Amino acid sequence: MGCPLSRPTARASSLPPPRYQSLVSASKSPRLHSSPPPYHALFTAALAPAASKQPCNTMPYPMGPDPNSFANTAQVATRHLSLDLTVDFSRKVLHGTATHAITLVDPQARTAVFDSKALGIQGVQVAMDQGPFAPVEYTVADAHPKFGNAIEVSLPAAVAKAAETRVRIHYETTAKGTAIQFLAPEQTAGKVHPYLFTQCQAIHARTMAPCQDTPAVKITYDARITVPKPLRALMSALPRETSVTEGTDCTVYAFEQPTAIPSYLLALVVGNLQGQRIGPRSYVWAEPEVVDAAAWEFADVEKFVAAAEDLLTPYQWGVYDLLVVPPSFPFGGMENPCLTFVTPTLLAGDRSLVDVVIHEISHSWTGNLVTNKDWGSFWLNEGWTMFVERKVLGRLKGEAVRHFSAILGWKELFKTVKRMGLTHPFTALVPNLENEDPDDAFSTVPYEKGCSFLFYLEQHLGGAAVFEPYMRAYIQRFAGESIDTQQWKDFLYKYMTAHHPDGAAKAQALLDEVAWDAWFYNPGMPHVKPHFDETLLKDCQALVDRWKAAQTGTGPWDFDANDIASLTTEQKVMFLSTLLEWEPLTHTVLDRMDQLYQWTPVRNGEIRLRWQTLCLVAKYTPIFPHVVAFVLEQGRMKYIRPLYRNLYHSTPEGAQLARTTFCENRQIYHPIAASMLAKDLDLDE
Ligand SMILES: CC/C=C\C/C=C\C[C@@H](O)/C=C/C=C/C=C\[C@@H](O)CCCC(=O)O
Ligand SMILES: [Zn+2]
Repeated sequence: MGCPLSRPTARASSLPPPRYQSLVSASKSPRLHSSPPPYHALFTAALAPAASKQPCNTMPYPMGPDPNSFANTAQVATRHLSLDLTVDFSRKVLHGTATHAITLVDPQARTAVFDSKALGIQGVQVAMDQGPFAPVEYTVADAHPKFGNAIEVSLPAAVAKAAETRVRIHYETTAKGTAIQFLAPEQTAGKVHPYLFTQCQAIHARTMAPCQDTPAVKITYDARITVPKPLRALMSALPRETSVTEGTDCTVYAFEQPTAIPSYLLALVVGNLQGQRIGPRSYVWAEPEVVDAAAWEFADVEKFVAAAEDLLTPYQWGVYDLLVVPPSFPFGGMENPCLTFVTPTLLAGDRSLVDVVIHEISHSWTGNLVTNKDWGSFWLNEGWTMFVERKVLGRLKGEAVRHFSAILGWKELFKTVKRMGLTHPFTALVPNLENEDPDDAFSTVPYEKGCSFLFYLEQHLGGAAVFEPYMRAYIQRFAGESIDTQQWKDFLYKYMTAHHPDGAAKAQALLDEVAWDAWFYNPGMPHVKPHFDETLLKDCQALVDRWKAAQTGTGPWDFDANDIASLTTEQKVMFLSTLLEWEPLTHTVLDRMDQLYQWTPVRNGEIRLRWQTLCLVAKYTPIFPHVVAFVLEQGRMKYIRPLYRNLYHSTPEGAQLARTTFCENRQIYHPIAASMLAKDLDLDE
């Protein structure tokens, strides 16, 4: 039986692609009222979930220990997951089996509860030890709007005596799932083959496979992925043998992840992928049209991994590969182990945006080895990783650069808190996420308030000489585990009172001076600001002050194109970011500044985002077409959400343009991004 294969469309254009493709079909320049692009036809109405044949429970199902998961992890835990899936591009589904090797945390347990969402569950079997798989009773609870459907599997009494129990769930995904984005050929660089990639963080893995979708549980996994030729599959795992099923158009790719990971780090990509070696343990993977530019941009990856190892502990994931995903990828990067996914917006052509790669590499320790037990402690993943990223930056480029990056982070935190509201509960470092979708709570806060907290603690406890040995000990103590904020704090006390150079009493006193609950639970900006070295800020601030003086009439209009000639990309970003903290610029200032500094045609996403935002908050309508072009070229939420929001709130024309642009093109965005944008634009989901 032939493997379903999308029919290739016309050959790709011979022109070299722009650094990244417009998400809207190349044959249609994005106009405000264009008819939907041709590939809309490929995105038929969302497939109705497979008719549910299993009995349904009508009672709301209780959450497990993790407030965002039904998994009964206090009774049963998955230790290993085996996936055997076939990718069907014509139906846009994965189908096959997920087999969980479970252990009884509670010897009396007689049910295993898994998370699922928008999956068609076709049957459940159980095998004990080397015995055969046999059908068992199971119930799929009614769907919770945020957390999906609990699957409750009845376990035979014999499991209590079994050395190994495996639960096999036969299923298929549906178009209502949010982890998988299927791309039509027109949305890829090559425009010939279909493509799919997954994004499981925070709780989307349950729409890719039935699983215990909580970071409290860590699993090893193996997978067999059957894909249509000539496409290649890659996963967040080490590749194993590849085989071809005789008489079919399919290739079977096998993978193994021997290091235990939380479910959100499951990841799959299938497409016309080519690899190029960029380091002793690194390949970069991308479509052939992109791979050379990516190999150049990320050529320093080994330096970054080595610097992180020197700071912390040996890298233990085997390989560190990078995948450049098509431009609809909703994040800058995703730390999928062995295979970091990155947005093509990092391909700036001058290696100025590789800090995102340093961030994802840093996750190989903070987040992927030491993991937040639940999403309320997400700062343990992201605040720690921002801190490690900047430590690596400091070792590679000097302390002034580390502090400069932290100052920019503090400014971003300030803007986020101002936008969300000083008392908004999601501006707390450790928010209460009961009955909340973690995606809705996602912001800069866990990254930058968390990093600032660690910056402050390092200075308060005696500097790098005291703190860096602690960082190493922290990783060594908790590698392979999932912890919460209390466990993190307890270890800090235990370590410092045992190892602080000034002795236990002094360490205890210093730690007791910290206003822990204010840091953890107070909304708004931190009550304490760390000391930041402003050496690299001075030139940016001086130029900001000159423009402010010109606008307020207290200073001369003596500007020149060379004003920014000596600024680094990061300092240009800082200049624009600092202006965003002030009152809207006048159109006279914007006109003059753009005439001199030529911000509008800049391709660098970090500059483009801040320049276009400066114009939108000033209701400077000549920027509108450039904003539309940018939000249709890529789907990175860091960029498209603020731009759509600020366009929507700029003028009545801007509001109409924002909604029309989104509604006519929502299919080009990842399901997660489309859902967030609909809420941003007050469109009913
Ligand atoms: C308090 C929030 C608690 C949990 C949120 C957890 C995950 C939210 C979900 O939306 C996934 C986020 C994934 C982020 C991936 C990469 C980021 O580190 C970078 C984002 C910014 C960028 O595009 O650079
Ligand atoms: Zn991160």
